[in-house]
Amino acid sequence: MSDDPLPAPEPNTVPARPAPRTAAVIPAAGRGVRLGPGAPKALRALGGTPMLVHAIRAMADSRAVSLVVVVAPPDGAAEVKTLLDAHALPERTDFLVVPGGDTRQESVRAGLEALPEDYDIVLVHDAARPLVPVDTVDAVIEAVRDGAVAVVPALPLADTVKEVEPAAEPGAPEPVLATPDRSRLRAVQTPQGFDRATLVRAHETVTGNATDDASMVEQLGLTVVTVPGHEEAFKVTRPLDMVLAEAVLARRRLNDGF
Ligand SMILES: Nc1ccn([C@@H]2O[C@H](COP(=O)(O)OP(=O)(O)OP(=O)(O)O)[C@@H](O)[C@H]2O)c(=O)n1
Ligand SMILES: C[C@](O)(CO)[C@H](O)COP(=O)(O)O
Repeated sequence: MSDDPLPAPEPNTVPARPAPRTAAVIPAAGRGVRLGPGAPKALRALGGTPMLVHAIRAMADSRAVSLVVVVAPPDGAAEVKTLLDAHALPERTDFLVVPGGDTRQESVRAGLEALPEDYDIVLVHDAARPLVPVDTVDAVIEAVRDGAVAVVPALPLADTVKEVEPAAEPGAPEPVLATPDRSRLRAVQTPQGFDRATLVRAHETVTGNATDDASMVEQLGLTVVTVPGHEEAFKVTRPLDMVLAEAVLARRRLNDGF
């Protein structure tokens, strides 16, 4: 018999699986026609910093997001790269800049095509929602990690909504057809979170101009779920939204003491 000590037993544990990697695609190629004349919307200043930089920081604030793909105006990728170099961004996050397309859908697709293989979860976040809080971003990611294939932040509506027969002339009276039950309606925001393979399939399969990515997943017959949205994740669309965004930013700076 050997006097050698018995080998130590193998620890009775299953090795932890690494968390799926998360990337954010930021479509920022829109002109911002409804905001009025000026630079492309994503490049306009909010509190002295381009709206796009706020949106990138909002994604990079989440510790789960390790890559941000910015989809720049078609002829503006070099300008956006220079812009990113000029602003402090978290070192633990990687950045890519790609040119966008004529529609939001085309721009998101361009961002998806640029994603490296090793990302399983994708957020799609409007550059036009620069002030989304990190807790909302994390709630979306967590819901995807928990198994949902598509997740949208959503808020109840403040207004009663009417379905109308659209008038031929802008501003002409429109007959009201119905009043949907408001308690079943939600206004949805971004970031919208996806199982990457599902979102890619939606973009490969669904035709027509969808106004958000989740509705493309719905068209595949899959279930999209909501998490609570946030008032400060509103979209900067019209001039008054800029006034609100400046006010929210000023309040944050006051609360942070600078
Ligand atoms: N061809 C397009 C159009 C829109 N977007 C992006 O999609 C987001 C949401 O779009 P929206 O708020 O409608 O922006 P714009 O298209 O710029 O606005 P508008 O319709 O007033 O021109 C924005 O971050 C916008 O930059 C994009 O990447 N590529
Ligand atoms: C994606 C979106 O922000 C969800 O509310 C919205 O649909 C974008 O609409 P837009 O007309 O392109 O601004």
